[in-house]
Amino acid sequence: MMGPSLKLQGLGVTIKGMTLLQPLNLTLSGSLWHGIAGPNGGGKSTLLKAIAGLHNHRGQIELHWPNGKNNIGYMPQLSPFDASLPVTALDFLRMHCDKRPVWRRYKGDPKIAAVVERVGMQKLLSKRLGTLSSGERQRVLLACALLNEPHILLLDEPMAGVDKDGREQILEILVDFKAQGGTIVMIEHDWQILQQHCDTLAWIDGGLEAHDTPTAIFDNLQAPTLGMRHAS
Ligand SMILES: Nc1ncnc2c1ncn2[C@@H]1O[C@H](COP(=O)(O)OP(=O)(O)OP(=O)(O)O)[C@@H](O)[C@H]1O
Repeated sequence: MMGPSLKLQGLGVTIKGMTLLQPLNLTLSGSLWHGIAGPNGGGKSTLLKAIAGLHNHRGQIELHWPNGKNNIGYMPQLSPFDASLPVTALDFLRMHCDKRPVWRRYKGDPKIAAVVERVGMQKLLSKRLGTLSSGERQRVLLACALLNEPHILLLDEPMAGVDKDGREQILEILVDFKAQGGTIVMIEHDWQILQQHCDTLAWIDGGLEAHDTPTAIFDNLQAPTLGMRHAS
């Protein structure tokens, strides 16, 4: 596969008169792994949601699909589920791929089976969402993002709350996704991960401050004038 490239032109987000993201121009090439980093509250999730079509925005978002239009896989930022919600991890996956009510007789969906195997969540299927640990929840959310065989993944801190082994497993899945030609746009705070895996890094602080290799941005942030104030 070939992942799509993204061209953002004058993309900005204002909600109820408050500017969350100043208009920015950014081109993200296809089949590469792009990191998004910056200080807390800087607008990273806002940017990703705008790309995913979840925020009203101004400006243009162009996705160029080399092999015809395909799906976007979006993984939102981790947030707790209500513990009383009577929905299991398997129900949740079904909701993401089945237009029929999930309580109808279920014959098994090969797409679900494949993704369950891919993220290693067999043991989680019958557990209620509200009882899952944060690492387990991330696994379920990643499975949902992968469910419809996307060519581009938009990931909001996929490794937050995940232990070291879990991180390795998620990174392995993402490395494999990119090796198959997929495009990844990922919010991440961990410099080691950014430098090891990302081809480019967009630094977001109210707008786009820099777009370069992770190493160039890291070196720049360590310059005495800027200090490490941003490198959380
Ligand atoms: N729907 C909304 N309405 C009003 N303000 C919002 C909304 N969503 C986010 N914000 C505000 O916009 C700013 C940017 O939020 P955003 O979540 O995009 O930042 P972030 O860089 O992803 O932060 P973090 O690293 O903490 O996740 C924050 O001040 C946040 O409180």
